[in-house]
Amino acid sequence: MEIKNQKLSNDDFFAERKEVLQQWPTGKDVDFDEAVAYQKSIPAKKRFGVKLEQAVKDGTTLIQPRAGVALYKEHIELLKYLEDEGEADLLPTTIDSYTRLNRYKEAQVGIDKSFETGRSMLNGFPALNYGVHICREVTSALKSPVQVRHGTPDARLLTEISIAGGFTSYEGGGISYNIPYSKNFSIEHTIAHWQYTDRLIGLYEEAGVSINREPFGPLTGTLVPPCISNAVAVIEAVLAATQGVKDVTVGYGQCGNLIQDVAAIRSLESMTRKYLDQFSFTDVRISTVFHQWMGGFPQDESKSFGVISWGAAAAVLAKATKVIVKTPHEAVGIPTKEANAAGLKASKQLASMLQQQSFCDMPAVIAEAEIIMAEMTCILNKVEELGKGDWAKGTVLAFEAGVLDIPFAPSKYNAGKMMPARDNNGAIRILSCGNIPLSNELVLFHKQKLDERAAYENRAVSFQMVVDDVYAIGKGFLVGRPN
Ligand SMILES: CC[C@H]1O[C@@H](n2cnc3c(N)ncnc32)[C@H](O)[C@@H]1O
Repeated sequence: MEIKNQKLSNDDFFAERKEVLQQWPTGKDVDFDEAVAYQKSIPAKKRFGVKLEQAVKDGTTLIQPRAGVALYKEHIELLKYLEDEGEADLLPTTIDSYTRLNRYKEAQVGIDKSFETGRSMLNGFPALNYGVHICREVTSALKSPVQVRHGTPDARLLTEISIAGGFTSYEGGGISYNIPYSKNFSIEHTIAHWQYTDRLIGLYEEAGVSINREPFGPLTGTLVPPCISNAVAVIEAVLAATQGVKDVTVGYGQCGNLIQDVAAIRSLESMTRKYLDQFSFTDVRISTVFHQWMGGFPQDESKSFGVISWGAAAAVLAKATKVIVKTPHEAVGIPTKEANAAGLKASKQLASMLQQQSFCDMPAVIAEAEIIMAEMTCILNKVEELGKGDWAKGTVLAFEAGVLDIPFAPSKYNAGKMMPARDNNGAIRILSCGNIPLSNELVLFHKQKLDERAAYENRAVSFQMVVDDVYAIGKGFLVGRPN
């Protein structure tokens, strides 16, 4: 299929929309004009982008959990508990895995079984099967803005129902919801599907309804060098803005070295602004999201609060606009509402205690941010060159060439040649570039950082360091030291 980074024409979009709305019976309840009117009836204080914009102005860090259960009345109770007891500033609705794979028949079975047993038999909220009216029951029952969070390569119908259902923010992207989440979906297909999603949101914007969009920052969440996850976030922001999206939250998953994590957020925000402006999207609003530790969690709940609080502190010190909060049940599965609220309150404590502090102007942070921005520039320049100026085409070619290469990704379209490892301070460095087009100077920088670790550990730089770093997390460490 031929893709290009160009706004979909109304003819093409509405022709495709006919097919999309027929993918499941609940699609027939979606009426664009009626949904625009419904969205316009949602007050400003319940709009995701409005709350984010205020936080950017105030320099505060908002807290948001992940949460989703199968039965919609329980889902409402859960979200009410998280905004009241958990003090969440922003609410999620995490979608179940069947829906993410477009397996709506199985989602329906899960709903039926959940009603029969009175227990949630799905690992998230099956918004698509419930449809517009039940989604509106959920979103209208809450005081806070609500966002749909998921991991769906083809989310076209889910977008239609979610926005018509009163959600005012939507996570995902054609790269970030493909490479970490699927094996066989081609990049062309998921970029095209997400151009549909972003065009729909562009049409809402043109009708006077602003919807926030959030590319999924962490990707595989395992030793992903900040330059790579940041480059993907910038690409998805540019592709979204091309379709008319006006409100973007770019994100990053905590890697563990505090200086590097703060630098990652700072470089992400400034480079997103730089490239959006370069493409003349100067009216697109930008906010940032920091995801608390995406790696393995300790089983021990007290230790997990240490990880959660560390992630909250890093987010606040990086002046991220919001932080996605983990729970003390992370190691075991879907959290209880109490555990979810506990993670939120620990994070809220850090956010309020550290609000007046920032690490952004520390020389070490600025130096690390310069490195990350230089690396992002090498990658994005190559995407530009490969696509001859078209970033959609360039992205597909970049993955084929390994110019974009995400470590430990399941997708067969990902080269998997680049290998990361931590340096002696736990920062993510590049042990082997694969085809990531870093300059010689940057390659040397990474080599020197890994040589420092090798000297400290009295061993040669090797792939064994990568293996040790992956296993270190489960043992409660960051750097995988030799036995
Ligand atoms: C991106 C992966 C993250 O999403 C979390 N997650 C997935 N589904 C749910 C869920 N239904 N409720 C709360 N957290 C959830 C999971 O624990 C992991 O931290």
